[in-house]
Amino acid sequence: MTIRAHGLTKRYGDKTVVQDLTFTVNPGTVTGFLGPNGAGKSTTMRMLLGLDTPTAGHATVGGRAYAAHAAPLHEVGALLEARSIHPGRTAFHHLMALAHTHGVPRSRVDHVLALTGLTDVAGKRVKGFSLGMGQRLGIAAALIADPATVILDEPVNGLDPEGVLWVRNLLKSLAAEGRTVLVSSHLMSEMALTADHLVIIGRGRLLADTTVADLVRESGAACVKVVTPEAVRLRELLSGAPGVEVTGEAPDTLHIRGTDAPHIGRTAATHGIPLFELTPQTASLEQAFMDLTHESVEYQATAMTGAAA
Ligand SMILES: Nc1ncnc2c1ncn2[C@@H]1O[C@H](COP(=O)(O)OP(=O)(O)OP(=O)(O)O)[C@@H](O)[C@H]1O
Repeated sequence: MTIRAHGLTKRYGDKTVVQDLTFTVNPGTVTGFLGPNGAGKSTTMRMLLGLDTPTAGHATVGGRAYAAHAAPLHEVGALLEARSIHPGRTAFHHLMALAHTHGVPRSRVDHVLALTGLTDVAGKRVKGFSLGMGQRLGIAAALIADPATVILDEPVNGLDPEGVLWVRNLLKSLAAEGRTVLVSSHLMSEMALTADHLVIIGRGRLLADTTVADLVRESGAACVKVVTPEAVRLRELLSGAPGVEVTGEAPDTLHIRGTDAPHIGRTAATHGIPLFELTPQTASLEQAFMDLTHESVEYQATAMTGAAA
């Protein structure tokens, strides 16, 4: 199901926290909803889910407002930042209660417990859960009714590296199954690895609606690091093509712009050149994100220094 935001606006008193946001989230891909802290991501997600009323504009999921769906949990599964899980309940009972109220068979409870790696702690009370376990339980709850659309607010918060990798792969597989996946984050580096499509906001305004590939291209970040014992030969083979720029920092290390890792890998394979490393660089993607959002960061260290001076 496609998510559409049309001119979404939210004001609290005289403060506009979301301003005239229009964007579309399509099925089959992971869409990253990016912005610095306080940019308005959670507020926007709450409006998509009908939990906050927009001051202006509206949002639809599959062509209808969220509230108009007959069985919302089957259509949209969500993880929001402020979870309210009864602390005395076990993970299993929390999910069973959700399943009961929404006509979901018990087999789904076992399935999502296994999917989120919580089977072994299913009988433990939620109050003893770590932040990461709580996030996993929130994700299990979002997926309980096998929804076509998944909306997750900062799902990797509190997760260890293994958990972050797990969420990344889970989101990709949900999208590969044809679901619509919208995931918020303030980390460009994480979204570059997880999302295809990016909706970037700052201070409630849309700053970019793009793909990771386009952002990489536009930011000049499309640099691939290659380590090979045959750097001279590979440089000769690649640098003939128009737009390709090859620089080297060490005898066996090349930095290549203007083409991508698959092309470099194939060229090397065709000519029997061994590669010890083939790494797309995303450091300048982070810089592109900071440049884009710089004006709209709510609490800037420099501003605070200025105030103190
Ligand atoms: N109920 C409310 N009343 C007043 N202001 C609010 C309310 N809810 C959110 N805000 C303000 O709206 C702005 C956007 O908040 P929001 O939580 O949507 O941002 P976010 O992008 O999700 O940030 P974070 O990454 O820090 O969670 C913030 O300045 C916040 O203080």
